[in-house]
Parts: sequence; structure tokens; C-alpha cells
Amino acid sequence: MANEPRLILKDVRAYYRQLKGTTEYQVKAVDGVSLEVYKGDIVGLVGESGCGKSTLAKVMMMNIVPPLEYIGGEVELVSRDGRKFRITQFKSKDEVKSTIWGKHIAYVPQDALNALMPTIKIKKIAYDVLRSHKKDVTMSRAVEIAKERLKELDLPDYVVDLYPFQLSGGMRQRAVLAMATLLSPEVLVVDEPTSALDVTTQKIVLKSLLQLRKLGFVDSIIFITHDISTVRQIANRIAVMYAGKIVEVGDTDSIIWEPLHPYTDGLIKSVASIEPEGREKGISYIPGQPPNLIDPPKGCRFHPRCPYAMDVCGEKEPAFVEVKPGRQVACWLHQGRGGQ
Ligand SMILES: Nc1ncnc2c1ncn2[C@@H]1O[C@H](COP(=O)(O)OP(=O)(O)OP(=O)(O)O)[C@@H](O)[C@H]1O
Repeated sequence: MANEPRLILKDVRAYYRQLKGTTEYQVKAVDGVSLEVYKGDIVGLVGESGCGKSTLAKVMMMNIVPPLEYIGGEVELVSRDGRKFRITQFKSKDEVKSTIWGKHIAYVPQDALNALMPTIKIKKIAYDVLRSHKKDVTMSRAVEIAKERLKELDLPDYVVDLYPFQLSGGMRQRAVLAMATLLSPEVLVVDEPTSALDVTTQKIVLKSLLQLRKLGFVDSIIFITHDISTVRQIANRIAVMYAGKIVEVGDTDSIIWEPLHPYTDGLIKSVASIEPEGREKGISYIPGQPPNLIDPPKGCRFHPRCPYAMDVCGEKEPAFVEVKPGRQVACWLHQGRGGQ
């Protein structure tokens, strides 16, 4: 069956308004991002700190509150029954929340303890999540549903009677995932879900994410991280973000083994490889700093740090071209490939 879209972003721009003294600036945190997420996808969204990943997650959630401003483009969420929700149809955050949050798209932020109110027991959290879209649910039914979901993620029944602070980091992260997906949303966005965990616990959380998708509790996952070595263990596709833009998208293997964008190449070389051939090549780092997003460099935003920069790179922005099916890149080294 053809790819069934779940989330479609077309040339999306969202900027923060920032006041410095009496002058107002715009931080171009998401600046012309296009991405399609399909049913079954686990998309890894990777990039250095400050490149706009969390802001892009807010855009995906259609959660635009000041100082963030939606500048333009299209965000569309497609439900299992074919309904389309567009960012432009919503007048307020409350409307977004009551219409799509939890039910069609869920977000697990970076810090799991913040995601769960530490002073509320897991069963009350489950009750509140379910009640937000099923007004007639009872507490005993909510507890039943919560226990079933916790069990699917290898968590014991008694977790429902605990407070989040009584759980270990890994258990808490899994409890957050179970609670966030109680209403079986089509899309789950997880922001750095494993970065504070040890390697063994990381693997358990990655397994839980796969389990959520396998059981159909979610259709698609967007996994946000700065760590390409973690995401490659779970994602079937990777989108690489740099300075407010997606610079490369492709299936995980081709991104890892044949990176096209010099920034992707740098990211891969900057992590310790588990494969012997990778270890032999050694670890390097990307020189320089990511740009200021108030006044990003002209042309390709990576050109001041790029070892292959040509004159054109500092003059004109490269288009995001499809070099082969499912493989897109925005780099002057690859313009004109794939019949573009
Ligand atoms: N409330 C805000 N007001 C102004 N600028 C902001 C605000 N929040 C974020 N930014 C800026 O927007 C840009 C993107 O930030 P964002 O948090 O989306 O990046 P990120 O890739 O998620 O980083 P990290 O991995 O560190 O969470 C950064 O330059 C950041 O300083």
C-alpha cells in the first residue's frame, strides 16, 4: 500500500520575537521546513543544540504561543479515518488542545518528571488524559486502561498507585509514554527521551517506543535528539536539521553510510562508532559554532563551517532537492542531481 501520510509540513516558518533594548528581533528558529511523516514511520530528527528541533516539535503540535509566531507554510495532521487538521484552522491554543492533543498527536518533552505532575498519582494522570476526550470515563475504567497500557510496556500494575517521583528514570519515562498515548494518537513526538538515561535503560525505552508502534497505540513517531547514534537504533528515516532548516532527509542506512550533506557527514564522524571500520576512521568534530538565528548567514547557513564551501554557497540558498526517491538534500554539491 502507498505511503499513508500522518503529518505533512510544507515550507513552515515560525520565529520568536525577541526584544533587545527597544529593538525587536526575530529568531528564525524554524525557517522553511518541509517534511512528510507516514504511517509506520519512526523519524529521527537530529541536529545540534539550538538548531530548532524543539521549536519544530511545537509547530508539529500546532502549539504556537508568544513569543513564538507562526509566519507561514502549512502543517497538516491526517487522522486514521482520513480527517485533516490544519494549523490555520485553529484560533487558539485551547482549541488545538481540545481537538488534537492526546487524541491525534502527543508530545513527550525532554524532562519526564516535568511531563508528569510530580504530586499527582499515575492513575489520576490517566483519568485526566482519558477524560480530556472521553467525558464519561470513570476512575475505575481509567485505572483498568492504564494498567493494560503499563503492562504492554513491562511496567507492573502497582505503578498506577505511585507518584512519578517514586519511579526510577527509566520507569518514569515509560510511564510518561504510556500515559501520553492512552488515547492512541496517530503521531507521537518525543524530545530527547533517552538522553538522561544509562545505556541499558535507554534500550528499554527504545523497545517501549517500538512496542507502542507495533501494537498500533501510535502510527508514527518523531524522535528528537542531538545524538545520531541513538536514533539510528530505532528510526527508519532520519531528518537532519541545521540552523532552522532541514538539510537532509533519507532512510536511516543511507544517511548513516552515504551522508550527502557535509553537516550530516560531520555529525556522523563526531560520534564514536560501534562498527570497527568506523572506529578506524576515528572521531572528529565540526569546527566553528552554529550561527545566530537572528541574523543567519546568507546562502547555505552551513557554509562558514563547511569544508567544501564554494562561492555560490555564500551567495544563494540551495534548494531542497530529491536526489533519488525518499532522499532529499539542500546542498550546492548535489544540485542538479536526480533530474532537478
Ligand atoms: N522563548 C524563546 N525566545 C527567543 N528565542 C528562543 C526561545 N526559545 C528558543 N529560542 C531560540 O530558538 C532557537 C531554537 O531553539 P530550540 O529550543 O528549538 O532548539 P533545539 O534544537 O531544540 O535545542 P536543544 O537541543 O538545546 O533543546 C535557538 O536559537 C533558541 O535560542
